[in-house]
Amino acid sequence: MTTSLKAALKTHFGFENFRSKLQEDVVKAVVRGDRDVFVCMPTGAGKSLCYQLPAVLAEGITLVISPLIALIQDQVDHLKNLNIPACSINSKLPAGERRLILADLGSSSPKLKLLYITPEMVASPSFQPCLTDLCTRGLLSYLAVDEAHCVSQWGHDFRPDYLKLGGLRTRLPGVPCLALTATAPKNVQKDIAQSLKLSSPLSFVTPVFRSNLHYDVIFREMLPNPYVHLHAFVKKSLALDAGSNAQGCGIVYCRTREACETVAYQLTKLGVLAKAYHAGLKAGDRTEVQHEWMQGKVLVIVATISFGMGVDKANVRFVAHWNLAKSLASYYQESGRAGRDGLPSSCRTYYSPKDKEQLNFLIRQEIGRRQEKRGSAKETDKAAITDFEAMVSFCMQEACRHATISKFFGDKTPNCAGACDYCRNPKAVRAQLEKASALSTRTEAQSKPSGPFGFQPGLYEGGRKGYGFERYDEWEGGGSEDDGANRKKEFSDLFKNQMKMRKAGEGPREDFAPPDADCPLREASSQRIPRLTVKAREHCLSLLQEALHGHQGAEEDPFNCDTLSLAVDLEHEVFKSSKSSNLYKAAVLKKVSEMKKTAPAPARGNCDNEAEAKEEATASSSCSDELQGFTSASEIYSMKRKRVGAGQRGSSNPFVTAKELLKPSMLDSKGTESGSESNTDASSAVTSCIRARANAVAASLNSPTKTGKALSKKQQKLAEAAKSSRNISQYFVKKQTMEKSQEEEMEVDEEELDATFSHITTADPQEDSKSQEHSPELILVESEIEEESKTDVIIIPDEVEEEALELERLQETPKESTTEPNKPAEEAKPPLISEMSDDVKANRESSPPAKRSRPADGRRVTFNPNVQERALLPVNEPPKPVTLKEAADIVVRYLDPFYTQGKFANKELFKSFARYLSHLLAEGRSRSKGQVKAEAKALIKKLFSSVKRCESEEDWMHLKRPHSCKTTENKE
Ligand SMILES: Nc1ncnc2c1ncn2[C@@H]1O[C@H](COP(=O)(O)OP(=O)(O)OP(=O)(O)O)[C@@H](O)[C@H]1O
Repeated sequence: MTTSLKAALKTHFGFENFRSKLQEDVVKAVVRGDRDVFVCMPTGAGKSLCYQLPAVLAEGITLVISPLIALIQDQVDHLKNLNIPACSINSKLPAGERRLILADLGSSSPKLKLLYITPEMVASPSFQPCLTDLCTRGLLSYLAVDEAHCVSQWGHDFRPDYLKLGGLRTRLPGVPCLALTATAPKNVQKDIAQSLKLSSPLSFVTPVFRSNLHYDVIFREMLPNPYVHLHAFVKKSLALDAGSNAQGCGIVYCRTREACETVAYQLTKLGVLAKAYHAGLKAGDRTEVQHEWMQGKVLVIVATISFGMGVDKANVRFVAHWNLAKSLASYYQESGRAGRDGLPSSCRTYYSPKDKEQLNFLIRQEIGRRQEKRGSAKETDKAAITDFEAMVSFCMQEACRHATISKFFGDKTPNCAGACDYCRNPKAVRAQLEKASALSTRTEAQSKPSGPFGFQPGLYEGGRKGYGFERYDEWEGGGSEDDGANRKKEFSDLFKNQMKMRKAGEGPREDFAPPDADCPLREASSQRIPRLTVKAREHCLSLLQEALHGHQGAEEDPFNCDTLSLAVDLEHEVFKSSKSSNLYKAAVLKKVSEMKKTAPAPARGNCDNEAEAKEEATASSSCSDELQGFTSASEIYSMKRKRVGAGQRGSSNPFVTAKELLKPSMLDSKGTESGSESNTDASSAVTSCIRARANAVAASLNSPTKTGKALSKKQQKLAEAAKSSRNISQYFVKKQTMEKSQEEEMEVDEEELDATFSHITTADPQEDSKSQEHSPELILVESEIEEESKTDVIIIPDEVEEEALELERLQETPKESTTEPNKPAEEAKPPLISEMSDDVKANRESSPPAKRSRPADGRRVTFNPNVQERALLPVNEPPKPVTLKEAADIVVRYLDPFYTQGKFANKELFKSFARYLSHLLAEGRSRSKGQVKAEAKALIKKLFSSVKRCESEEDWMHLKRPHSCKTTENKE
């Protein structure tokens, strides 16, 4: 057999001998034809001959599956040159040629020996009858699957169409199969055997080690001039220094077309003729460049990875990677194009961390795209990342490069014998790594690339087809009809993803202030929730801790370690489950309120003294209205970093609640005490950043230099608001006189009404009516809102809905009994009417039900309690109809926080109010107080939601808390 094989080798291929014993053994095994065969041999080992020679010797036709048309073409041309009948059926074949081939295949004794097809063609319905016919007539001698690693999803070049070959195998019973690859680690080998349904195959696997290849890695960014460095490498590799003729040629691989052009230009400029080769060139130009390189007219081809597969050039003296290869397997294959003649050759990678980041991004993007397409993740998705990481390790390791490659492919450590930079000079490799590490730390700190990794995906070969698989432009499927549509979709997906990434990467996160070293928060550095600052979280933590303290009993130190760690857990729980800053804050408040609901009622004295002192220090509200069952909407918003008036802008602590502002006298009187307490606390053993911040609040509030002037200004504003002039009723006295005539007309001119109101709502009669119906103070507030919204308030649209709903839920959740938890039960009861002063009784008669009698509403917006405490109507008395004036008065009372000093808070509010009154006028029927109240409530609710949506917390503070609920109630 050996003699006849050798003779055939000589006759058909012109080789005297087999290239190796292995090659001979494989050929013999295939020729025997009793077993499937698996071949894993290094690049250039002569694998093709392993099926070509048996194909020539067999009677029938050998079907060869090959991934690329270009590769097929090379092989077919090569065989034709050897006068071996070979051809290919593919989508690019002219119809005439295809007919001829099919005619030959259909004949009783076909002349063809080798038929090359792509995996896509295997599945083509037009080819199926031909294949079945050949098989039925016993004319298929072998099935050869070249580049068989493409069948494995663990492989670096997975091609889904290769999976169809399993089906092909079942359709070709009795046809021996030969699978060939150069790059198959153990898991890939196993996968190949399974996918191709190889039955107990004979495996011929040789170590990947190629002793004639010298590997090294150069950190590109550390070079003063990388092109000069590359030029020197080229000259050395091609022995151009000696001035003699070049010894062979070389390949430089780049990832981008642009890089190909640049490198080729630079090398040529430096004196070595180099040409670029990439998919951006016309097909003719590409062929020409390849041809010139093959002939040695062009010494260096600077190409994307679309070049090389199937290019059979023996004297490639070097392969340089200007950019990182996408996996170690790919790198082995690409670099393996050097030294196919067995002579010493160089393989160099110019490594760059930035390049690594870009490729990493592309690979993950590609994985994401695939997952999106198939709708699920796969275990094998990891393979691309693992292989890429292996490539990075190859560059970054202080180890033998050959050993790294061998280990990757599951081989034993080879005897490198100085065939890599590490084995030659480990110190130099270490020095380079150390220098690179220092450099990367510096550059990381200095710069942040714009966009994802600061690169332009469109410039990459992967821009259209994933991460650098440009060679698959020449896939069989590459020219299909719906290719345009697919590409459009791909582009659209890419665009969407890019936009998503940019959106996610933008914004206030850049301003994220990192936590202090002693910050007790868990995941303190996390920026998962946009716009949620560490300070806000710490403040929430302090609220929780305080609530816990109240929950556990007032005797304990509110800042003890147990409550702190418990609060930390609680806070973290909320943090983890919240999607946005507002939801987080609302959830914290809910927790605080729940705890307070179930807290044991402390002795009032304690509350008044100790806890009240803490209250000042912590800027929270142990004994405040919060404990009375009212968490005002302003408090929900007060968790946000806020500015509480011009004087507070520079305040070191941003967390100052409206309550504090409303209690200037209390603060002033206790300022020194609190301040001294803070000093004592600071020196105490139980220290935490929360406490420190709490003290800082007290200090900042108490400091006359910092807050005195500003607070008084703000307080003045609030005090003015608290007076809450209701002179609007005067209008209704006037208005009533107009009422009859309007009722007669039964038609109200809303605009006219608006005009009348705008006169009333303008504090200064000189004020231009066009300058909005706002007081100067309100205008100031709005400008502040605007400023704040520019910096802080960026809400992702779909979050808005969710937040609104969540806040709505929180507001509508039946809250605790409005009985003050820190008061004895009887104390908390509303006083009997008989015990009330006449004024209070009078007030109560015309007010909406008291909060205490409406548990469900207890924690809603804290409107004027004077309004809410009224309405204890005699049970059996029929409801009296109200006059329009009374109705307006009721509504105005409900609007009280939004309507001060004869002015409305905003235009929207004014309009709603005007609309409501015009509705009353238009309707012309009398109604009971209850009806008016219900309508007023509905109006308020509507207004509340609109204000909630569009105004800042500061506005809320100003508008909604002009009267301290507690203060008024205490007065009562
Ligand atoms: N017995 C032989 N004697 C001399 N040259 C040979 C022999 N067998 C193959 N060759 C030559 O070796 C070169 C490499 O062969 P081939 O292309 O089949 O390698 P390969 O293992 O398929 O490489 P790759 O994995 O890169 O495709 C070719 O030029 C081929 O003509």
